[in-house]
Amino acid sequence: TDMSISYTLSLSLSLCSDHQQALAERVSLSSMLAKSQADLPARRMKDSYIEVHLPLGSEPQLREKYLTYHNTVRFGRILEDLDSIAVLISYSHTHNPALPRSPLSIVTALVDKIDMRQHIIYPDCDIKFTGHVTWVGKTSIEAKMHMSQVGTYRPVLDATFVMVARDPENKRAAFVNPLTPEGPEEKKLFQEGETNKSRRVELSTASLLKVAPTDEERKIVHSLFLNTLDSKTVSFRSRVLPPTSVWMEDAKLKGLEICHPQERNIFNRIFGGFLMRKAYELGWANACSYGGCRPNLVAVDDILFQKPVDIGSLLLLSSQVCYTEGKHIQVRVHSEVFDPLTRQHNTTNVFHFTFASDSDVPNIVPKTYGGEGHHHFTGCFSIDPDISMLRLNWL
Ligand SMILES: CCCCCC(=O)SCCNC(=O)CCNC(=O)[C@H](O)C(C)(C)COP(=O)(O)OP(=O)(O)OC[C@H]1O[C@@H](n2cnc3c(N)ncnc32)[C@H](O)[C@@H]1OP(=O)(O)O
Repeated sequence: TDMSISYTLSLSLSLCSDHQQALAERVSLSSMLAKSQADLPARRMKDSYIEVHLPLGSEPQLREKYLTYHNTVRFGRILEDLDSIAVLISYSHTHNPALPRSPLSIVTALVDKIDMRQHIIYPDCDIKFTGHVTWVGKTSIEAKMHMSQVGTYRPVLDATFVMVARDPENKRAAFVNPLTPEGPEEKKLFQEGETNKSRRVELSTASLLKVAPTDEERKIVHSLFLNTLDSKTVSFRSRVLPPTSVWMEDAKLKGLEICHPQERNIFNRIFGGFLMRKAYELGWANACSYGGCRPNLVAVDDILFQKPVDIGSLLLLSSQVCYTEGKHIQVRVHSEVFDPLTRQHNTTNVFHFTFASDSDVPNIVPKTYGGEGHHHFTGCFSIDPDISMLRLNWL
């Protein structure tokens, strides 16, 4: 439609040659920020609607970047593209034609959900992404995206991201245009956005570190515990691994990334999409070694971007199988920046991926209440309502 704008995926946003100068120029944009949300004109959902075409089928030289060894598409690359598209959607929504450039810094705050409708992505077929803003708060934007493939454009996945607008220096929150839904379908989407907002607030306060587990969660944990008690000694310390099970501590995989300038965004921070790709690949490798076969991704939930990652950081990634059920493996990847000079650790992201193996996988069993004792891995066991309950309902 004429409302849709097609962009190519090589984002000009990331092609700033002199970053220091670009950052200095950005500061001067502060005076263009709106003083209140009411000062900004309301937008319709179709104002931010975009379509992006990824010609994997028709341009073989592009394919290499997306190809796995097993002739499927690298999902980590798709995560990067979704992140870029969510940014584009947010800039389309907030676009002010009277200004030479946007004073807003848009950052990814949360990947709420990615549902896979098809498990294999073909590297020799073109991909189409569509998406638009579905809800806005005062400074946050919910964007939904859909990806489809092949001549008939079969649906591949649906994704929901939350983006947050900040001032040009990425220091304070900044207002975004209001959204006016039109017609029953848009009103429904907007209403769902409202519900999502309350759920997100609830979830963010429901961490195990703050709230006790529910009755149902307690029962699961207790039965896991009873199953591992040594009947001869009946001691807390002496524990026996049940048949076809693996201790949590034996289902980890770790990695390190040095955050080079190549991966920075226009605000001189590491791209959310890059972080997601790295975390996804580590999580996949862990699920692969746990299940003993190449697993398919089933869902991505609650990727929280708590803190930006600076260029030059050492990024420590730890992945842990935290829940299993039948063929399904749930992996949590925790990332933190480590400053080798001050020896300080800071959590930047938490990722949740659910994979399906070819056949049933061993049960994952925690030895301790916290999952296991590593101090950078607090609350990794799946009694965290963010993780196991969601999955229990879902599977
Ligand atoms: C080209 C550039 C590409 C850039 C894209 C990227 O890759 S960005 C790189 C990856 N992402 C990052 O580095 C972001 C790291 N995280 C952060 O910097 C911060 O956590 C944050 C700015 C997102 C949020 O910080 P704060 O929570 O302190 O901000 P504040 O309290 O002012 O809230 C601002 C708005 O965000 C919403 N918000 C904050 N966290 C949220 C969450 N988990 N889920 C939903 N919404 C959330 C709030 O409701 C509020 O919206 P309302 O005001 O509507 O109520």
